[in-house]
Amino acid sequence: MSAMQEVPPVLSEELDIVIPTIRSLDFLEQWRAFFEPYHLIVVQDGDPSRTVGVPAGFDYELYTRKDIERILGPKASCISFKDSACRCFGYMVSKKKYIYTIDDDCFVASKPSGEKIDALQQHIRNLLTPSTPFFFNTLYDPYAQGCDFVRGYPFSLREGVPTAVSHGLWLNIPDYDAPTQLVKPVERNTRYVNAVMTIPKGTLFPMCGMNLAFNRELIGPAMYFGLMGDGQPIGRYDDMWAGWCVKVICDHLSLGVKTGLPYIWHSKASNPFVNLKKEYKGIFWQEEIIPFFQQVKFSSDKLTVEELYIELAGKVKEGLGHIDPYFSKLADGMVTWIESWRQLNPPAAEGETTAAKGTGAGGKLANGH
Ligand SMILES: O=c1ccn([C@@H]2O[C@H](COP(=O)(O)OP(=O)(O)O[C@H]3O[C@@H](CO)[C@H](O)[C@H]3O)[C@@H](O)[C@H]2O)c(=O)[nH]1
Ligand SMILES: [Mn+2]
Repeated sequence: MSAMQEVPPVLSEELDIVIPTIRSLDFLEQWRAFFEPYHLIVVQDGDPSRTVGVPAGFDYELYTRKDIERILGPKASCISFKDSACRCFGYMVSKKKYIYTIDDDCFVASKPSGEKIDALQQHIRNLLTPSTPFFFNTLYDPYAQGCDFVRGYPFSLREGVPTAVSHGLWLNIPDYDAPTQLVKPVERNTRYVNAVMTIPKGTLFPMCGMNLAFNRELIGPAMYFGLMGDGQPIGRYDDMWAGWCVKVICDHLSLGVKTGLPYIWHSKASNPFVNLKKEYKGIFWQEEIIPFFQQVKFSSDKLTVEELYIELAGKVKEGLGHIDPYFSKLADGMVTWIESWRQLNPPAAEGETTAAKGTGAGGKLANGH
């Protein structure tokens, strides 16, 4: 899409919306105008016998833990249970080029002008325009309407690189960690920053899964949200882990990661005490994890994301295994994830995952996969 194009295309045949839920999907009513043209992949966490209603009119497939175990067999061990990390199963079963994932407590936000924000449209714009990881444009997104490269920006770099990830933000409840939430219980994010930026090559970032889009063909196999929640010593680091793995692989492949617009309205603050229990090991482990990712170097003969991810798993086992046996388990989970990805996405595969397709009018649950 050229920078000049006003409205990005509706990619209803090329994009799936993945929603993890342990609550309800009532929030979709507010998104209907923006989401109804798209196919939803709902990953229902928690009790598989619970019926999660999908508002009428939405085209969807829904997977419970039982479905995940039926489809993956023993390899289902790599998909988390009782953590939003379960959402990555949706990335695996999708057959589309793009994924947008959103939490069930995220609603349509408004610009300062009062205009409702079509978050999906902005993500599509972000993904269809290039990124600029090698040289920072001080006027932010040069491909945005009414913007360009500033003086001194090398012309040899103005073509940019393909964008793999579009990381959106949140008004109202910010994605703070538990300690910050505890000391700032009433703080709300009211700042609407009208900018999209490419995260520079060599810089890591804390990826939040609340309002996130990515090019599944470019980076899908690296979007594993790890082993979190039930039976694991850590939670709420699912998206963070994925973000660190994705960024080092994007840097190696010269793919771009953008952050900024669009905003959604995050309505529910999860319990900071519960969050502290889930996060606390991560809070000190990450002081070793980050330097590990900062020094990751891939062998030059690895060219596909799947190969790079398997190589990274080996590095995780070697480089982080001393911290806690969990990291060896996580490294194994990374390999199982790729094996599962290959099982569901064989190179020669034609057609779609044969999950029962819901029609939204009380459509069937996914049982014909
Ligand atoms: O066990 C669970 C818990 C939650 N979910 C679904 O996941 C998302 C996020 O849940 P929630 O809104 O309660 O959590 P937040 O603290 O606001 O989320 C932030 O932390 C990340 C979790 O790691 C998350 O991506 C961030 O946005 C909702 O849709 C829940 O229904 C679940 O499936 N299983
Ligand atoms: Mn939330």
